[in-house]
Amino acid sequence: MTAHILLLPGDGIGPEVTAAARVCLEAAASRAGLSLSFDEAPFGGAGIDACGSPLPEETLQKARASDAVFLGAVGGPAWDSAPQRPEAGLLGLRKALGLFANLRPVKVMAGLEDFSPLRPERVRGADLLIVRELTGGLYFGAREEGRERASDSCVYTAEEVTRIARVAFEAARGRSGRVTSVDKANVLATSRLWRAVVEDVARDFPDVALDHQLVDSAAMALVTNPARFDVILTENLFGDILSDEAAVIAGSIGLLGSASLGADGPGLFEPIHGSAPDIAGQDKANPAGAIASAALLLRHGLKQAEAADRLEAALEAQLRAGPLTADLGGDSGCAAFAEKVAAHAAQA
Ligand SMILES: NC(=O)c1ccc[n+]([C@@H]2O[C@H](COP(=O)([O-])OP(=O)(O)OC[C@H]3O[C@@H](n4cnc5c(N)ncnc54)[C@H](O)[C@@H]3O)[C@@H](O)[C@H]2O)c1
Ligand SMILES: CC(C)[C@H](C(=O)O)[C@@H](O)C(=O)O
Ligand SMILES: [Mg+2]
Repeated sequence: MTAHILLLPGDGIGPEVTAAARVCLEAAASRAGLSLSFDEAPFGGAGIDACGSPLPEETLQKARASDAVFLGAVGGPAWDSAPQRPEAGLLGLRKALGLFANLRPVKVMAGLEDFSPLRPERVRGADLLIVRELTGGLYFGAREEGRERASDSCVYTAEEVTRIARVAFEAARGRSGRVTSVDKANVLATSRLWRAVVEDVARDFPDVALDHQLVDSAAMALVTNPARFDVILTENLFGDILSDEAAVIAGSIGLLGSASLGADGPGLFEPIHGSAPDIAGQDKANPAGAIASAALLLRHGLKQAEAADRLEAALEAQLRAGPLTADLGGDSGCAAFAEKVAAHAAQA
């Protein structure tokens, strides 16, 4: 059986890290005897340029028909004054595929603590998973644009909170068994609903320890004592902000990958970073987050745990051996780094 992967390279460094992820996917799959086919479609700014829409209808149809979708990145100054933003395509795709659960793992590997600008003893042992709600909250509430007045509304239903909370508790069962639910319940009504619903869901998971933390204090704890966290469960905007902050624990935003999953249908796999216009087209991007996302695609999208383990081990081997990309103080190019990971994956 052949698994069909749709690649959405997107904008800026998106095409560079997508090419890197593809090379690694091919190596890991071929070693596992898994057959993959690849197709590519315009998306984001590239979709606006090619078809006048950040999420062209044909791209969406191809995504629906695929087994998994891989995205590089979207956005950039070229479209800042366009009538539509490339980012609208990403939100549209997440919504259209029902991808309510965004998993963003952050791990400091033993011996690689000095990637982080934080003190090594602070980040040692950090291994956490951010479970971010992805199709609700401020991102999808009614919006009013204007120069005199503007508004964004934040809405959550009990059903939306229940389903993402269940994902977090299930994930905690396979990890250290702790969920920290992050909210702003001292101010926001949506956060008070969030907290009450998470308490309800917790009753079905007596083996998982639950605590609640306000987002401002969680933001501080994340960089002062990251090892205190196992699973962080949070809403859409808080999860967006906390996951870029968590990149500091790992050492670079170029290191983190993500999986966006729905109840059924194909998942979307993408690094957490953006299109990095400042380094685009220079072979300078760190492809590690894209490669980590490719491993998540194998694990969650195609249920190929062995191939995923192999690719993660290959990435770790290359991060240990170097040379690294410029964001981690090295002189490797993006493509060369990926070739080396692929070579490890083919041998391992
Ligand atoms: N999922 C996505 O497609 C996504 C995510 C975030 C931002 N964006 C968009 O990307 C554009 C640029 O956003 P931004 O500058 O705020 O964030 P960004 O993540 O693109 O870049 C922030 C900084 O991190 C660096 N960086 C990012 N990825 C890197 C990598 N793989 N290797 C080395 N360095 C890397 C950049 O060079 C930059 O200095 C905006 O249009 C934004 O909306 C898209
Ligand atoms: C590009 C943007 C819409 C997106 C988000 O805010 O979800 C990005 O920052 C991310 O983290 O995936
Ligand atoms: Mg973000």
